[in-house]
Amino acid sequence: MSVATVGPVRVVGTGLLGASVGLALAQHGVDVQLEDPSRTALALARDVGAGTPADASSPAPALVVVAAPPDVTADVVAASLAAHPQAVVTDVASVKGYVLAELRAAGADLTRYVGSHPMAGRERSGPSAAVPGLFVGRPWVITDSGESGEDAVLAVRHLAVDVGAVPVVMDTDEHDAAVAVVSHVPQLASSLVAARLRAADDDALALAGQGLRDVTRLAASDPALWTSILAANAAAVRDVLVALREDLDVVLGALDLAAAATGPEDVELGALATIARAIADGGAGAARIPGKHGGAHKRYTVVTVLVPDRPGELARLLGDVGAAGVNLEDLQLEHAAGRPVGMASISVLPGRAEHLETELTARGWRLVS
Ligand SMILES: NC(=O)C1=CN([C@@H]2O[C@H](COP(=O)(O)OP(=O)(O)OC[C@H]3O[C@@H](n4cnc5c(N)ncnc54)[C@H](O)[C@@H]3O)[C@@H](O)[C@H]2O)C=CC1
Ligand SMILES: O=C(O)C(=O)Cc1ccc(O)cc1
Repeated sequence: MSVATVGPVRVVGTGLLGASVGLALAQHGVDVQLEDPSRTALALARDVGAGTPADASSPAPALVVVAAPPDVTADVVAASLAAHPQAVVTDVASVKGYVLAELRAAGADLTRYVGSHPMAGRERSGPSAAVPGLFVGRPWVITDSGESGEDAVLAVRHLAVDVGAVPVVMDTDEHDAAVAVVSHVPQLASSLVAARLRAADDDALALAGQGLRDVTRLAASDPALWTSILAANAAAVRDVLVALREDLDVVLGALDLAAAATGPEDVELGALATIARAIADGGAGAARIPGKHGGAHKRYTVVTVLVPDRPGELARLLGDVGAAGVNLEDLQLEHAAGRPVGMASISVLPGRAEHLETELTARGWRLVS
């Protein structure tokens, strides 16, 4: 594939995001220069194939991508604008208003600067977690300050498309409010729920299943990075948290009434409906999350199969799904605690589930209904 991005591209901050950008561009033959104050992060990024460490003899970059923590981003962008007077400079920080306000206050040349934010990441940090496909199919928000030059916006749009992302133009404040609700509060909620587990008994933890893993996946994120993100987007995050606190208070009130009753018929009128509404409202919110490829969220039917814990069994199962002519939309694996068996939950289009169940049963698989 030929790319529109004109190199050299200088990546400043060669952690997860920076090294992933470098890897994706280097794969297309773009000349990628690397820069990071951590010599280890720099050498690791080079080792994974993200580009070549920059030095005094490096040619002037046409585009600089700043992928440093949010609290230093504005300083690094300002320094890059000054060091590379011909280059367009973008950053990938998770918060945009804070960075723009600092650059304005510093009197930076905003015509060559375009803020951006790829909505793709992982709960791991550093160049060793980098992958070239990180951005494929993901939105890449471009926040034009109103002062960015047309060519500068186009260069960042090309970057987004060349690494496989989908450019989305947004106003800075609109972006910060959006990520507060879809990314920053979910991170906090995941961390807070997971923190409750510190005091749980081992016996209680042994009962944990996929639901808990789903809710706590983000809890493994880097505390330093997230402190920097949350502090930089404090006002927008706070607005969502206050609404969440009100929801928690409503549920707590209803649970207090349920706890005081001797049975369901005795619970004060409306309290059970309040609890049911909390769950239903969650379902309605989750149903609004677009599907993997940006379309409306599809509802799949899940067929759950017991898989013996032996080499090759999962491959055999997937082969049988294919032989049944059914497309696998998603797959989740769970280990039954203390038993030599796993459970594979196979998501398929609703119209295909019955056929798959018949075919798998005929091939000797045990289904969990
Ligand atoms: N982790 C994620 O999932 C996502 C992160 N982002 C944003 O990307 C940026 C980078 O995050 P990650 O790559 O995850 O972090 P990371 O911790 O993997 O990498 C950050 C890198 O920046 C370097 N750095 C620190 N101070 C610097 C400075 N003054 N100048 C240049 N480099 C400096 C560090 O040495 C490190 O190598 C952050 O602004 C973050 O908000 C955006 C989307 C997703
Ligand atoms: O892992 C996930 O689901 C994420 O949402 C990752 C992520 C983390 C931080 C960002 O600014 C953008 C995306």
